[in-house]
Amino acid sequence: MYDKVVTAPRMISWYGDSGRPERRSNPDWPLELLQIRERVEKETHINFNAVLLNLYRDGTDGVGWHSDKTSSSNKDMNIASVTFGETRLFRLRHKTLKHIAPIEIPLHHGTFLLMAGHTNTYWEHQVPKTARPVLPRINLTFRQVREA
Ligand SMILES: O=C(O)CCC(=O)C(=O)O
Ligand SMILES: [Fe+2]
Repeated sequence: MYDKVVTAPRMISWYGDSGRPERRSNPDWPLELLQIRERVEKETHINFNAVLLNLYRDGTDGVGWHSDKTSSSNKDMNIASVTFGETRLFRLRHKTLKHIAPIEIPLHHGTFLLMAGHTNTYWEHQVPKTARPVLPRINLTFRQVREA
C-alpha cells in the first residue's frame, strides 16, 4: 500500500472489503480469514477492512525496517498482527529517539500483536532474516484502509 521500504523477499497476498479504491483489493475473503478477523475484532473492539498476508518461507525471507501506513491522510491507524507457524523475531525501533533501545519480540505461533494508534508514526519495525534453520511462518496484518 503506502509502506515505505521492503527489502527482503516474502510471499504476499491482500484481501480487502469491496468498495475500496485499491487495485490490490480482493473482496473474496476465505472463511478462515473472516473467522480470524472476527476474533481479532472481538479482542480489540476495532473494525478492520483489509488484511495483508505474508509468508516467510524460510530464514532468507524477512522484511526490512519500515513503518506501515494504510492511508496517506491518516498515519495513525491500528494494525493487528497474528502469527502462525515458526517463531520469528519482530523488532521495533524508535524513528528519532535513538537512545531508546530497540524492542525485540519473538512472535510465536498464535501470537497476537496490536500496533495501536501512533505506533507507526514514531516506530519502525522489521522481521530480520535469520541463518537459523527455520520453518515457514505466516503473518496476517489486519488494517484499516480508508480512502485518502
Ligand atoms: O511479519 C510480521 O510480523 C510483520 C509484517 C509487516 O511488518 C508488514 O507486513 O508490514
Ligand atoms: Fe509492517
